[in-house]
Amino acid sequence: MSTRKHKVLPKAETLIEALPWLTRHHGRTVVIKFGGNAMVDEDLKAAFAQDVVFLRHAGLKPVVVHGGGPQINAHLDKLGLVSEFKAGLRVTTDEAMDVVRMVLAGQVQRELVGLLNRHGPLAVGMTGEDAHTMTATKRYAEIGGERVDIGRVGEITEVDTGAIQALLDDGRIPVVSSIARSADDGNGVYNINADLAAAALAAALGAETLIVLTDVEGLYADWPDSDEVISQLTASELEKLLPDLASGMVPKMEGCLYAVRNGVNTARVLDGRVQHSILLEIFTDEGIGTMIVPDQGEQE
Ligand SMILES: Nc1ncnc2c1ncn2[C@@H]1O[C@H](COP(=O)(O)OP(=O)(O)O)[C@@H](O)[C@H]1O
Ligand SMILES: CC(=O)N[C@@H](CCC(=O)OP(=O)(O)O)C(=O)O
Repeated sequence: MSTRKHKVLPKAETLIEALPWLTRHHGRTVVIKFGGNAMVDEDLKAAFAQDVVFLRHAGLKPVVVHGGGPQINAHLDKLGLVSEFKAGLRVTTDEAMDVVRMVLAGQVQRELVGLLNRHGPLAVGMTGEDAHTMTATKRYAEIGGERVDIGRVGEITEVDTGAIQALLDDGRIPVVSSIARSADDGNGVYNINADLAAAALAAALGAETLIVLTDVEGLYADWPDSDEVISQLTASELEKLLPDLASGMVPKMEGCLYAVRNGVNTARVLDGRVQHSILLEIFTDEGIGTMIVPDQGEQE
């Protein structure tokens, strides 16, 4: 006698738990922002690549937008150039712009493409300059009600999703560096914060979800005094919090707000230090990190 067929094996249970989520997300586009701070550990990078390839094979259409702040800082430092940020955005001189472009497109993006392509001929790297994917005009930082010049930092004014869509239709995984062509400065290029680039792409692609991986558990309610994570916020609630946010969270939350106000169903900030957090978030009921949802009435 055997009772084996009546047992549900824990691994099978986990797979079956994913079934409704697989059905729900099939064919949907998900934009994933991989932050520079979550990118400094080799095991985390390899696990990230596995997750993205998993999503692709599960029938989703992942698009990766990557940052590289710490990597740019390290290179500027080697050259004896200082890194300065205002309202979470790098003050970008012409000299720094060359370094930003070289590090993002030539180093960080290449490495991610290589890690993804260990699993097959899937990833194709590009920057927002390619095929007019992202066009920008000069952006100023708003500090205490004043407009501050922060150099070659851009504000995205137009997104052409043609090249990314063609890659997705061909089963590829686009890996996009956050640099835009300039609309107001001849052949110039602009440095775009990667959170904002990911949000603009997610909105233009009509993505189901924007996932922002970073080096904290989510948005803390009272940072840096407490580490209580806000699990869910509506767009209006987030809008009220925005003026009080600090450093890297400013563009991140500005991006999440833009995404959910422009047709993306949810934006999630997840801890990129936890291996496979993307899979947990997409394929289980486990709520981790911070989720931003549209206001009622704005939802699909
Ligand atoms: N309210 C907050 N909740 C969480 N982190 C915050 C908050 N305010 C500021 N931060 C800072 O923002 C950082 C994340 O932004 P950033 O360093 O730009 O990350 P990334 O490289 O992932 O884009 C955190 O490590 C933390 O130091
Ligand atoms: C204008 C601006 O601040 N651009 C960012 C682009 C990279 C980025 O956003 O990287 P993280 O996601 O790792 O922070 C920078 O120069 O650092």
